Amino acid sequence: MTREEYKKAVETLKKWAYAYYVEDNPLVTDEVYDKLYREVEQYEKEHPEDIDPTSPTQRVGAPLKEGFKKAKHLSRMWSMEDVFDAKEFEAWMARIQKNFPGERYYVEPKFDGASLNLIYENGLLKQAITRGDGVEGEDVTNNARTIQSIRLEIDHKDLIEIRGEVLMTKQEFERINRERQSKGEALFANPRNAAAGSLRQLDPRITAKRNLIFQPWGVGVHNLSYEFLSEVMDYIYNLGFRKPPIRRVCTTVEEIEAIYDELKTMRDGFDVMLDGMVVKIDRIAAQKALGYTVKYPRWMVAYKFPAVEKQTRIKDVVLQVGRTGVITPVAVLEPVEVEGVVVERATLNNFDYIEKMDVRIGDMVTLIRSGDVIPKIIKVLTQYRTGKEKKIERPTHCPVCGSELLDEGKLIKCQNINCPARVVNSIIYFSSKQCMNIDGLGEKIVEQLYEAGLVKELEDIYHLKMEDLLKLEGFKEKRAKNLLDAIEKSKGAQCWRFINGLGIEHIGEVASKKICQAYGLDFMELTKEQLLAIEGFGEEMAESYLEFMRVNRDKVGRLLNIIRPKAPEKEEIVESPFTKKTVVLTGTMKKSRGEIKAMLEHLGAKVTNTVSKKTDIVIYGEDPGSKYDKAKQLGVKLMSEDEMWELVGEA
Ligand SMILES: NC(=O)c1ccc[n+]([C@@H]2O[C@H](COP(=O)([O-])OP(=O)(O)OC[C@H]3O[C@@H](n4cnc5c(N)ncnc54)[C@H](O)[C@@H]3O)[C@@H](O)[C@H]2O)c1
Ligand SMILES: [Zn+2]
Repeated sequence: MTREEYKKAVETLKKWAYAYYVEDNPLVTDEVYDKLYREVEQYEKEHPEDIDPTSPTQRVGAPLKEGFKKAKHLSRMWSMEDVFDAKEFEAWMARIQKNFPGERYYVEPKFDGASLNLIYENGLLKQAITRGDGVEGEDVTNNARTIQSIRLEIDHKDLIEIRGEVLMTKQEFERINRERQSKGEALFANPRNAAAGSLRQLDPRITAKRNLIFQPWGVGVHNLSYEFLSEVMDYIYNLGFRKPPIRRVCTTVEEIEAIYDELKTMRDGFDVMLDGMVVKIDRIAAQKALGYTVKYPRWMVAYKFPAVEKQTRIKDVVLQVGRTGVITPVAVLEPVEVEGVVVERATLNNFDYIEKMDVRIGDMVTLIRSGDVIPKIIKVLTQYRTGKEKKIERPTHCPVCGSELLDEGKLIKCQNINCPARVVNSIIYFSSKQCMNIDGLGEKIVEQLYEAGLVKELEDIYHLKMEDLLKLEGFKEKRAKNLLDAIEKSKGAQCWRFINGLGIEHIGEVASKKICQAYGLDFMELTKEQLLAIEGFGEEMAESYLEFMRVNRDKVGRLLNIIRPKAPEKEEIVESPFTKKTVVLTGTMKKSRGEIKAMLEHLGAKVTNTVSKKTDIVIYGEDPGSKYDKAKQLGVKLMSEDEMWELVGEA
C-alpha cells in the first residue's frame, strides 16, 4: 500500500464506519470492511509516522448521531481485537502466556448487537448510554427502560456501570421485517442493525415494540472486590440479569479451541446472532497489568466465526414455477463460498420484494447463509452501481407453459393446472420425506418420467410398469424394481402424510397431523365448523382446505382408493406424576426448554408460560426468575429440575 492508497483507504473506512455505526445501514459486509481495515493496520505498523489520528484503527466507533442528548461514560468503553483463525488465536495466546503463564481465561460468546452502558446509583437505573466513541455516547435511557431484561432496580446500592449488548432475536427480526414489508417500509439487513436501530429511536414507544434483549458481558466503574472477572459476572447475573448460554473458565489453548468448535456448531441453534467467541483473562490484577492500546484492552480478544454474510453480484434472474403455480424469482449469482459451501443461487422471494429492495441484474448484494436457511439476499449495495444494471420486469407469461399469468400483486401465479412445472413439482413434493417419503422418486426422475410421457399427473406414478421404466435411459432391472417397490411401499402410509402430500396451501405437516388426529380417515368430508374446531385453525386455513377438496374431489378420491392410508392410533399417554398437571418452567435447565416441554407433554402435562393459581407445578432450573417468586407467593408446588429428572427416571 502506498501513502496515497493509505490515505484513500482511511477515508473509505471512515465512510463505511459512519454508515455502520451512525446510520445502522452498512455499505459493505463486515468481511470487506475487515479486510481493508487490516491492510490499513499493516501500513500503520510499517509507517507509524504516517498514522492519521482520525483513522478507524485509532478510535472506538464513529461520531455520534444527531438528535440525541450526548452523555459521558464514567469509565471508558472499548473496542476489541479480532482474530480470525486458530493460527492467529494461538499467536495471541502465546503473546499473553509469555509474560503471564498459567492464567485462567473466561470464555463466552460474542454477541452481535449494540453496545450499551447502564449506570446504576442507589440501586436505581440512572442512565443508559450507547458506546459511541468510547468516551461519550448517546443517552438512550428512556429507550432502555422499555427493555424487559434491563432491571430498573437492583439489589446493589453502590455506583456501578453494567455493560452489555442489546440484541434482537432472529425470530423477532423476521417478524419486524415482515411487518415493515407489509407497510412498505425499508427492511433491516440483519438482527444487529435492527437492534442498534431500534435502540436508537427518538421515540421510546418504537423501541418498546421491538422486544429487545439486554445481555451483560462486563462492568465499568464498580467497587466489587473479587479476584476474578468470572466472579464479578456471577454477581451481576445474580442481580437478575440474563446469563449467556455458555460461559466457562479454562486454562489451555486446547480447552478454548474445543469450546470454540462447540459454539461454532451450536451457533445457528441460538435465538440471537453470535459472531464469535470472546476470550478474556479472568484475573483482574493481570488485566490491569496488561492494560489497553488506544482502542482495545490487551487482555481480551474476539475469536471470530467464519462470516455468514458475503458480497457477490447478481448475474441474472430466472423464474421458478412451484407446485401451486406461484412464480419465484431466483437470482443467479457469481459463485461465492460461505462456510465451505459454494452458493450460486439465492431466492428473491417475490416481485414485491424485488421492487421494495430495488434489486437489479448486475447489482452487488449482501448474501446471508446460516445453518439450514436457504441463501438470502438481504441488501443491495447501491454504492457499487455503474448505471448499467437492469431492472427486473414482472413476468406476464409462464416461463414453462407460456400461459398468461395471474398477477395478484405480491404473488404472480400460473393458473394452468396442467402446467408441466406444477405437475412435476407437486409429484416431487408428494414423494418427499415429510410427505409420502418415496425413496428414489426425486427431482431428476420425476422430470424424466414426465418428459417421457409416462406420468402426466400424480396418480400415474401408481400405474408405472416395469417395461415402461426399462425404456428410460439409465434404468436397468434393479433400479426399476427398487423404484416400483418404493412406490408400492407408500401404500398404506399414515393418513397425515397423504394429506400433507397433496400440498394444500396453508396446510403443512402440523395441520395435516391435527386433521388426522381429530377426524381420522373422514378427512374428505369435513365441514368448515369441524375444521375451525381444530386448535390453531383459522379462516384462511379452513377455506384453503375446503376449496382444494372441492376442486380436486375426484382426483383425491381416486388416489385415496389406490393408497388407502392408515388412520392414526390414539396416542397413548403414560401415567406419571405430571399427567393432567399444568406445569410452568423457569430458569436455565440442563436440556433445552423445547425438549423438556415435549417430554412433559408426552407424559400428559400441559406446559404453559405464566404462573397463576391454576398452575400445579413450577419446575425451576438455575437462576429462576420472577416465575419462581410468583409460585412461592401463590403457594404453587415448586420442584427443582433434578427432582423432575428423578421422577421421570432419568436422574
Ligand atoms: N460493514 C461495515 O461497513 C462495518 C463498518 C464498521 C465496523 N464493522 C464491523 O464492526 C466490528 C468492529 O467493531 P467494534 O470495533 O465495535 O468491535 P466489535 O463490535 O467487533 O467488538 C467490540 C464489541 O463487542 C461487543 N461484545 C459482544 N459480546 C461481548 C462479550 N462477550 N464481551 C465483551 N464485549 C462483547 C461489545 O459491545 C464491544 O463493544 C467488525 O466486526 C467490523 O467488521 C463493519
Ligand atoms: Zn405454467
